[in-house]
Amino acid sequence: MTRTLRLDGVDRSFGDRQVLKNVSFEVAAGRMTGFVGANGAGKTTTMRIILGVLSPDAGEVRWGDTLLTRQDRRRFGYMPEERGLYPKMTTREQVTYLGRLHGMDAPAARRATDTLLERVGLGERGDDLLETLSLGNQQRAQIAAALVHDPEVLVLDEPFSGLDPLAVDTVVTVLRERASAGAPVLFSSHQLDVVERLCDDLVIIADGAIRAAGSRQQLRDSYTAPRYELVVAGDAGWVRDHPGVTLVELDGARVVFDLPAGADEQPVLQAALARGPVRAFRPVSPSLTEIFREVTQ
Ligand SMILES: Nc1ncnc2c1ncn2[C@@H]1O[C@H](COP(=O)(O)OP(=O)(O)OP(=O)(O)O)[C@@H](O)[C@H]1O
Repeated sequence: MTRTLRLDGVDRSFGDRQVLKNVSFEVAAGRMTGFVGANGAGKTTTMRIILGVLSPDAGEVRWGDTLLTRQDRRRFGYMPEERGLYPKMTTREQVTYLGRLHGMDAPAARRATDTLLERVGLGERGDDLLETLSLGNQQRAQIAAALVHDPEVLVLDEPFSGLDPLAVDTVVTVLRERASAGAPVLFSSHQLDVVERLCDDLVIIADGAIRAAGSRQQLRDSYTAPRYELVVAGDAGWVRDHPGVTLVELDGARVVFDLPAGADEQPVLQAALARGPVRAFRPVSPSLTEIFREVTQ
């Protein structure tokens, strides 16, 4: 059964420093939710609270309609920030061992391990000691370790750090499959381009407080001014002086500009047509980096 994971009003302090302030958001079943924020914003602390490694000072974590229990958490897959593999074990032994810790019998753990190592591109590395793997391959092993027991929920702290672009794609495919099967997937990342490509929903945290949460489209619609790109035949410099326009980029015949929310963009197009041919005119979606900057500043 798939359910939504929900944080509600979570506070947490270390000493007299409050690092999480009334944190509430949800990770819906079947959705990849990207968790982004600057260094020290509170991502790891939030994930540790979800996993029960830390307790909140206030607030709760719910799994569907009920409070999350220790029993529920056994069915979670967690990739902690501090990578915890045993350097002297082989890749296969390590992943199988973690499957056993999650209650799998030995043949099932071995089968799942072999399938997963293949999937993350470590099929040839099963008998290698973990300490002899490159960092990127250790990272892949860590991902296999988080998935071996076929978890119902995935919580992954920086799963893409240190991976080359091909490995990112491999891991993305594996995580997508889990989401498609109905698991809520929460992952943190500093790589906004990866998050933008991969996530369905986004949660943005700054200084321990949630600044924005929702689907990519919702965030785009609510947090940035309508933006347009115009390409004309001559010089587009005149757009700067058009009423309501805020210039974002100007490069000869190409201009990108913002208008106030709700403003009509057609007068700009008409003004361009009155001056000569128009090669292109289209709305531009803001990038996640721009949204991030806007909500965290
Ligand atoms: N055990 C702890 N004791 C004291 N302070 C802590 C502890 N764990 C985290 N903090 C502080 O809490 C704040 C949030 O840290 P956290 O690791 O959750 O941030 P983060 O968003 O995961 O950062 P990063 O992207 O750098 O990993 C930081 O200021 C950190 O120094």
